[in-house]
Amino acid sequence: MNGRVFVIGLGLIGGSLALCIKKEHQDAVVVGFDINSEQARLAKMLGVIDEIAGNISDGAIDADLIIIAAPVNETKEIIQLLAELPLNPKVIVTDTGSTKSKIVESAASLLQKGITFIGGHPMAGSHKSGVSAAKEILFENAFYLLTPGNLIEEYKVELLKEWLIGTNAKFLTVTPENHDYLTGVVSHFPHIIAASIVRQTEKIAEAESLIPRLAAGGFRDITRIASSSPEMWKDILLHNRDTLIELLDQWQDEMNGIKTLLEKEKSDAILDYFKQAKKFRDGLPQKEKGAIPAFYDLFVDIPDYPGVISEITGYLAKENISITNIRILETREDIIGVLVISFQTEEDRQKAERCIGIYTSFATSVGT
Ligand SMILES: NC(=O)C1=CN([C@@H]2O[C@H](COP(=O)(O)OP(=O)(O)OC[C@H]3O[C@@H](n4cnc5c(N)ncnc54)[C@H](O)[C@@H]3O)[C@@H](O)[C@H]2O)C=CC1
Ligand SMILES: O=C(O)C(=O)Cc1ccc(O)cc1
Repeated sequence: MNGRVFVIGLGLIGGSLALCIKKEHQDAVVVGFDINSEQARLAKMLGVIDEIAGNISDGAIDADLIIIAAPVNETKEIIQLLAELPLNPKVIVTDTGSTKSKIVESAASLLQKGITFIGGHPMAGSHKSGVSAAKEILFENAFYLLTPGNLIEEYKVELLKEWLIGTNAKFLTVTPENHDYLTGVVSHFPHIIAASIVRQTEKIAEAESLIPRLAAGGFRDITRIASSSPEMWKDILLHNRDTLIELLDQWQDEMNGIKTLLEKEKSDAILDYFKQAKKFRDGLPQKEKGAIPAFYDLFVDIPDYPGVISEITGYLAKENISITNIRILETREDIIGVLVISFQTEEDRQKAERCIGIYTSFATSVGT
């Protein structure tokens, strides 16, 4: 497709979408604006955008597609600003905010002027921010939720999907309210829990200096998202306040339930509790990316001898397979350790599995 695409907010998400659009629609011109001029300059320098707009008005007026990829509160303000501008009547305006009800509500001002607004939320990301973390592969296989509303003609939604086809995401249409409930459950609420575990541990660590050194493995897995942008998450929580209060009440019941089982030493019930959790967790679709992005992990059983890790990474480098992360799950003397290697794509993971199979006798498996 050709035309002018205007991306407002050139961070992780805006930058990644700009890359997807540039890759797929080489005749299109991608213009960007960020309130932080350094981010905009960096985006241009990295080839994420073709041009920098001096301000929102300059970039918006002749755009065919406007993507607002700013924090959720700013998104509402930008929508109000756009509603005051003489936009191209055929333009499609979309956003990437993690919440939808309040944003879609504020877009009534655009709809009243006959401008198409389709709420959007690519359900993949990272705890990192900024354009330097942007990558065109970010949304591969992820769900991309759209909230077009009844007044939007179907062909406009198709047009938007066509613009966004380079994301390789799976589009789903939901209502803004349903969106906020679903993402509240699988994304926003887990952030509160991750942060609360970290905060509780921090308090205990004041008296127990070994804690930070011991907090590895499972602790790091379950709390990774607590390293996300505090400003961004503060606004997401406030936008989705009602859902999250409801979920917090449910969680408290859940915690009280397990507390009672412990107090009463209900061994069978505790076993059932974990069995049920494992069954549901193990049954979750593995190849689909959800709110928590799947890193494509390969588990390699390794003997504990010096140089074994560099040996494996050496084979992968020899075959030109890029890795995004590497860590050891467990190593104790004489016991086989497990090396977890993360890849950006399923294809890389499969190549790595073959490569390790050829060069070594180490057993590999695909994690969940
Ligand atoms: N980080 C993630 O994993 C995901 C984030 N989202 C949503 O996407 C949106 C963007 O998030 P990120 O890219 O992660 O944040 P980011 O912090 O990496 O980028 C946001 C950018 O917006 C700019 N900005 C702020 N106010 C602005 C304004 N008034 N005008 C122009 N630019 C402005 C900031 O300077 C920053 O460069 C947020 O609404 C977030 O909820 C959606 C999916 C995943
Ligand atoms: O870092 C992670 O795993 C995330 O949870 C990424 C994320 C952040 C915000 C969203 O609205 C969707 C996905």
